[in-house]
Amino acid sequence: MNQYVRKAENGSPVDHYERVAGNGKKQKIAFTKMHGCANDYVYINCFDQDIENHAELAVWLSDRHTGIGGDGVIFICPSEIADAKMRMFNLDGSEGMMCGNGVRCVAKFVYDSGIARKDVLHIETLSGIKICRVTVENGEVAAVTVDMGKAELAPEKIPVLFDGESVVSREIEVLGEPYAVTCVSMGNPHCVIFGGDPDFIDLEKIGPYFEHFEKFPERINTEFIQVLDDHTLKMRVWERGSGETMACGTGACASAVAACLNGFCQKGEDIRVRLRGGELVIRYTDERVQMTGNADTVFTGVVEI
Ligand SMILES: N[C@H](CCC[C@H](N)C(=O)O)C(=O)O
Repeated sequence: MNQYVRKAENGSPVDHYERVAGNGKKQKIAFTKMHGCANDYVYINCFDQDIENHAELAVWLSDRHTGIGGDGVIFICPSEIADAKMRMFNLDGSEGMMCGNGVRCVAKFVYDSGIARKDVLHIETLSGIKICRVTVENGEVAAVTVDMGKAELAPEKIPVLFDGESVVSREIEVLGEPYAVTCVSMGNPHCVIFGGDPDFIDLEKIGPYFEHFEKFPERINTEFIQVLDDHTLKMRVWERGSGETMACGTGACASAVAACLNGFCQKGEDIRVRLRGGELVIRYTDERVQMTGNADTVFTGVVEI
């Protein structure tokens, strides 16, 4: 597969592609394109394929013009402590600690492929083992409920550079505008902002400034939320390492937790999060978070790198 690199010339806002010499190795890799609420990734089975240079491959294959196209690449690997291990890479090549939409699709892949045909699957991630309960229709997984674990509120564990025991509705200034932020980790860092209809936010403009803001030492995923009622949130997201995505599972969980912390929703009750790519149902009970949503296979293929 010929490699291409994207370059903005002379500070131009428009990327141009340059073809660069391939690495010479010719390896055919089987992949499966899947999505959860249109948050789409290229999935690669590493039970039967040896992969190197995960980050470089993620950048290549995610490109929607010269690659397969996706918000990133997820490698499904053998695990000594679970049914499978998920390694998730954003489209910029950075490795994510956790991916909510991704872990549902990994559970589907593991079940449908026969790697582990169980109703309750354990998936190892960089933020611990996630327990996934699958819903099967016509012999294939249609939906998955994931125990996403504990929502972390301590600033130093998110991490964010704020004092105090938690960050709930604290003001920061971005591009000269004040924003009240609530910060939560679901194994990866999130900054949640409540306001009007997020459809009218210029996300391309302000998203990168939140992602790289000085108080977020490991960058951050940023969710913009409109509270529709005490059980329903509308969300857009600017993801760390991928930009705007159609959905973010960990972001939906963080937003539901933030809504409870701010008194907009109630713990222990289903909270429906409406994203551009679909809907997730979140429940925040006793510090733990549960997420339910779809997992879909779009196509399979072989790519030569
Ligand atoms: N961009 C995220 C990883 C992907 C999370 C998102 N796609 C999800 O479904 O949770 C990060 O770097 O922390």
